[in-house]
Amino acid sequence: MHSTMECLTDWMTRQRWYAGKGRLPQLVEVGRDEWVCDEPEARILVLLVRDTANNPPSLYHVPIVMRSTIPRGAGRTFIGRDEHDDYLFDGAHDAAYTRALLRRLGVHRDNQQARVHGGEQSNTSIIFDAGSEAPVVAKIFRLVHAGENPDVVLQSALTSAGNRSVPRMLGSVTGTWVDPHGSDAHSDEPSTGHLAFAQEFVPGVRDGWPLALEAADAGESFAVDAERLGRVTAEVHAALATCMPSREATLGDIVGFVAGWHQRLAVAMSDVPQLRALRPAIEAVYDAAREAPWPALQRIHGDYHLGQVLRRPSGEWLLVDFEGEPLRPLAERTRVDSPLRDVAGMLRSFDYAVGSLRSASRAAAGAIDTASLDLDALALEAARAEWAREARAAFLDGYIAESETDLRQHRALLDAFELDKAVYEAMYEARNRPSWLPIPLAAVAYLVTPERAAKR
Ligand SMILES: Nc1ncnc2c1ncn2[C@@H]1O[C@H](COP(=O)(O)OP(=O)(O)O)[C@@H](O)[C@H]1O
Ligand SMILES: O=P(O)(O)O[C@H]1O[C@H](CO)[C@@H](O[C@H]2O[C@H](CO)[C@@H](O)[C@H](O)[C@H]2O)[C@H](O)[C@H]1O
Repeated sequence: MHSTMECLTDWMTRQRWYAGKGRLPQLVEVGRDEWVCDEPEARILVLLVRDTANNPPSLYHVPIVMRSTIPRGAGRTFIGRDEHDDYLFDGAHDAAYTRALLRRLGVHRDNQQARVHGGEQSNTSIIFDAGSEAPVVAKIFRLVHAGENPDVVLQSALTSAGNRSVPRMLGSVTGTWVDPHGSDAHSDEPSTGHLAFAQEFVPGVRDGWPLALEAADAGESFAVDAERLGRVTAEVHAALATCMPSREATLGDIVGFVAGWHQRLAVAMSDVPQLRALRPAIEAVYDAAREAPWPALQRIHGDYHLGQVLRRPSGEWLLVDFEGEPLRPLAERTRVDSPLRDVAGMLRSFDYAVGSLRSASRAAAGAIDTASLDLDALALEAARAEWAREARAAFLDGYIAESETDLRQHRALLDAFELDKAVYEAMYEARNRPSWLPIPLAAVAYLVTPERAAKR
């Protein structure tokens, strides 16, 4: 017999969304809300749990259903049995919780069956798409923070503004907790933050990342898709600049951005020692950007890449997941920022698509570097590099055409944002997918070459 926290400890380490990979969590309950349940023999508990083993401590959102018996077929979602003899189940997979979630979200759907989205996700999305009514997806944030979650705030603002390039926002749920030791809290006053939201589920869409990979692998041009993506990116930026705060960049802002890049590089160098040798060259690109003209600041997507865009069967693109980079503090992700950060993120993503294919082909051929490749393999790599160059140029063309801002005038600044993104990616890969580290490292090395500087 175990306490609820003991039951969660082992189970959490096996969840895709658990951020402290390789470590055992030290859990403390800081928030508990019992939701009305429409099954008399079940109880729904929405728990907020601080993992003090992480530095800074992470705050997890864990909805559970407690039952006195194990329903048929529920074994897979079983968490444990507590000291009161109750069986605990993962709420995301339990209909008692998912129905209650829809009610809390203010979404009325009859006879909707819920299924958990199967993809690699840092949160948990539940799709309600049975029945005759319009399908809905509810996203449960797993790591929660005090304050506004940009995923909810930005998509709500765009929906209210009538924008059709994000799925329509339907509602959100917040939670409250008291955690004097949490990094967000400055006192023992209660904190509030978003726990979940619901939006229109768009059937038949495909993720941009596998689409781009398939095209690059088959040697098919992605220029038409990339150009449309550039246009829709500019259109969403224009909408955000209108419905959310936006202002000219001051000297103080510019100094702050450049200092932020330097700081991120310093942190990244401890995860990725290979960056140390490139430090002076990277810093020279950052410092040059201080002298460049800066476009206005505004709210942006914040972690823009091919995995965050969905293509409708009609070919139109939709943008999702406005949470910003998970490794950045929430306070930074909720400020006005440069739209060039998003542009740079997507440019990096085209390079990533060919980088991941290159890694896979080299691994299959047992090749460690260019010198060990045969002529066919070299030709294939050259063709893929050209695929990425064309997609990047088409994306910029689309953005420029829609925004009427000549991004090529901002080349030096765009390179600095791209370099900062590649440094972030190096840190992300070192922590999460070390075999992919060469992809961003190759980009860092290229972005500081004299050949690249000559193009600015
Ligand atoms: N409104 C939607 N309609 C259809 N599919 C969606 C929708 N929202 C998300 N998805 C699918 O779920 C995936 C994960 O969503 P995302 O918001 O990126 O979650 P996470 O923050 O966990 O990465 C997307 O890549 C997409 O495949
Ligand atoms: O999707 P998240 O918001 O969790 O973003 C994080 O993970 C991404 C990987 O899933 C990572 O993106 C990097 O890899 C992508 C391919 O898997 C590639 O399309 C992106 O261009 C590249 O940055 C992202 O950086 C990270 O924040």
